[in-house]
Amino acid sequence: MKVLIIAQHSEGVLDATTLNVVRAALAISEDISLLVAGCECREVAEDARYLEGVTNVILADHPCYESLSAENLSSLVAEMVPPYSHILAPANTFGKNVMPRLGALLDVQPLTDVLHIEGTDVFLRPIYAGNLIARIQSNDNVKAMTVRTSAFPPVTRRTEACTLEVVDKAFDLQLSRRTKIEIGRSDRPDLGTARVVVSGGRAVGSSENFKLLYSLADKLNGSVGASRAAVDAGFVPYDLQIGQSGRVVAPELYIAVGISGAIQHIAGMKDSKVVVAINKDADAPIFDIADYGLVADLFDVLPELEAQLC
Ligand SMILES: Cc1cc2nc3c(=O)[nH]c(=O)nc-3n(C[C@H](O)[C@H](O)[C@H](O)COP(=O)(O)OP(=O)(O)OC[C@H]3O[C@@H](n4cnc5c(N)ncnc54)[C@H](O)[C@@H]3O)c2cc1C
Repeated sequence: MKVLIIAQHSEGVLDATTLNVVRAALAISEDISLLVAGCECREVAEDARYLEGVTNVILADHPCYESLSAENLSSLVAEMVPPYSHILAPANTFGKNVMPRLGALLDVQPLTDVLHIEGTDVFLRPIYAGNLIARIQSNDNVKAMTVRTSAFPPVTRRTEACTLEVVDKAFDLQLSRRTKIEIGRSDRPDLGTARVVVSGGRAVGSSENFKLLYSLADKLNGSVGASRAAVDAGFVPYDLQIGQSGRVVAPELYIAVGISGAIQHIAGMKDSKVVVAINKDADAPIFDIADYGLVADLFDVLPELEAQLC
């Protein structure tokens, strides 16, 4: 078995999710290559050589990979198979963009959002918005997979570097073009890796009121998330959305504030270690999965809670 991981990176930095994907790959094989495609991205490749478990880094440095265009990238990866038996990427917008295209090019069924690897061809993945976990066996020669990064702990870095291979292949399909990039910047921990997430729903009512959540999150050294209703209402940007069509998080503490607990929201946070729900409706479904529930008005509770924290 040979695994190829497609690395995500931006602004010269390897995305933290890559470390989780390597952990997933280690459950398949000890022969792990990591592809760093991009433009002027040698530094990223050099850094990746120190990741535990990675046996070879492949650098594809060409202007056509500057935006990590899914069309160009999937064409490159399709060319590189064989010898790889498994191609892995994170189950985020990056992986979800590349992997279906790769599946089509290789004529294989992509395996999405894999959360457990039972064997080289048997995997667990959620279906029906996470209400059921399916055990699936793949008979394809090449498994094109996205993995749920919160289900696999990150690998560490080591002192010795693995080999670096350079490939000189350019796929400039020009099917799409990136016209603008907006990167959300925050001093708070990344939502995907934060130990504490304070998440707000429709009931928070406005961007202004979301400051209550930011303030609480800062006291807890946490990050802020939101339900889709809060995002759709424009209270916070989409990159904070948690759930089936947003981010999947598994922090140690998840505080759901004014969130009803629709299954699509639960799908994105139910692996949190401890869930606290604040909702003024005692029958809200969020209380079914909460470890601690507070039936109260969020506008009374949040200032009080913050005042109790030094
Ligand atoms: C295909 C699909 C994908 C979806 N993907 C997602 C997703 O990724 N993430 C997601 O979140 N949703 C998603 N949804 C939407 C989801 O079904 C719900 O509509 C959404 O989660 C509801 O958000 P909410 O809990 O903030 O709002 P509501 O359901 O309106 O709940 C608001 C809650 O706040 C409580 N409340 C009101 N006032 C107060 C107060 N003052 N203090 C305390 N509590 C109060 C109410 O009792 C209520 O329980 C998706 C839906 C579909 C169909």
